[in-house]
Amino acid sequence: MNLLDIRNLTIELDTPKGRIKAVDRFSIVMQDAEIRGLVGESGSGKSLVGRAIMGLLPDKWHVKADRFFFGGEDLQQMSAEERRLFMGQEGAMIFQQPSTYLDPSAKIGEQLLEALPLQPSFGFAFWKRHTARHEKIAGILHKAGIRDHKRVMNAYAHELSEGLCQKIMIAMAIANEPRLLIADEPTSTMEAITKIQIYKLLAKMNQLRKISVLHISNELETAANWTDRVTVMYCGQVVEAGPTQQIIKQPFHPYTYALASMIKKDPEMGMLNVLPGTMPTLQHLPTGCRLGPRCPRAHKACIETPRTRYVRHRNYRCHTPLNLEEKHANAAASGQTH
Ligand SMILES: Nc1ncnc2c1ncn2[C@@H]1O[C@H](COP(=O)(O)OP(=O)(O)OP(=O)(O)O)[C@@H](O)[C@H]1O
Repeated sequence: MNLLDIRNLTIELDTPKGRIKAVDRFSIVMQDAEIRGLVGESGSGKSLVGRAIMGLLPDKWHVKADRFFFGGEDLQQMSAEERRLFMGQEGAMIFQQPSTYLDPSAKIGEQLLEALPLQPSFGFAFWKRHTARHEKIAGILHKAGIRDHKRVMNAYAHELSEGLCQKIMIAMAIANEPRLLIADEPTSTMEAITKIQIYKLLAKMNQLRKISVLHISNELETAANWTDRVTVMYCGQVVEAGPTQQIIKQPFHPYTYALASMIKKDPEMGMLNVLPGTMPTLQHLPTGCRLGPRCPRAHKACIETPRTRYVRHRNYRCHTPLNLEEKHANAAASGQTH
C-alpha cells in the first residue's frame, strides 16, 4: 500500500493584491520505508508541501487536492484537529536551525520527557515509572547516536552544537515511532562532517525502523547519495520525478539538468552560473512554462503550459526534454504519479 498519495495539491494564500498560488498541482506517491528527496531552489514551495502534509499550515493558507491520502486514510475527510492528531502520531518533521525549535528555558531531558508518549503498558509500579521513562529516553538518545546522554539531558539547547541539537530533534521525532519523517533542510547550517553523521542517522532510522523519509533540500547533491527517488520542484510545480541516480545521470528537464550540473561544478558558483536570471515571483509568473525565460532550450511551444508526461517510471513537465528520443517523448502518455 502507498504510504503517501497526493494528487494535484494546490496551496494558495490571500494577499492584499489577490490570491497567489504558491504550490500548483503537486503530486507524489511514496511507499513505506522509502527515502524520497524533494529538491528545488529556495522559494519553490518545498516547505509548504511538507507543512501541508503534516497539517501545520495556518488557516490563512488554502490547501486543496484531488487526492490526499496517508496510510490509506483520506486526510481531507478529517477535521483540522483530527488531522493534526493523526499526523502527530503517524508523522514528524524536523527543520533547519534545530536549536530554535528547542525550548531555551527547559533542560533537554525535560523536553524529551514531554515528547515521549505516555505508555500505560510500561508494566511498572507508579513509583518506578519515572526511572523507566528516563531509561527509555536514554535508549532513544543512544539510537540517535548520542552516547553521553546524562550530560545532554542536563544541558540547555544553547550549550549544545547544532549537530547535537538536530540529533535531539531526531530523537524526539522518533519517540512517537512515526511512519513518515519529513526532514526540511536538516543540515543546511552544519559542517560537512556533521551533515554526514545526520544523513547516516536518518538512513539508520529508515533501515532499522522502516521509517519513510521525505528529505527536503535546495541541492540535488544532498539527495544524490542516499535517496531512492527524487521529486524536483521549480516555482511551485513538480518539473521532474523518478529514481535519483537516473535523474542525475540522465535528466529530462532542463532545470534538473542545471541542478545536476551543479554537482560536478563548484557549489559556491550557485545557480546563477548554470541558468541565467532568477526564479520569478509568484505575483509575476511567466505565461506557459515557468522556466521559459531562463531556459536555454526554450522555443515557441513553451508559451503553452507543458503537461506532465510519464515515461519509464519517471515523469517530467517539458516540451523539449533532454536525453529522451523523440519517439519516447511523443509516446509519453499519462500514467502513474511517482
Ligand atoms: N508566510 C508566507 N507569506 C507569504 N508568502 C509565503 C509565506 N511562506 C512562504 N511563502 C511563499 O511561498 C513560496 C514557497 O515558499 P517555501 O518556503 O515553501 O519555499 P521553499 O522551497 O521551501 O524555500 P526554502 O528552501 O527557502 O525554504 C515562496 O514564494 C514564498 O515566498
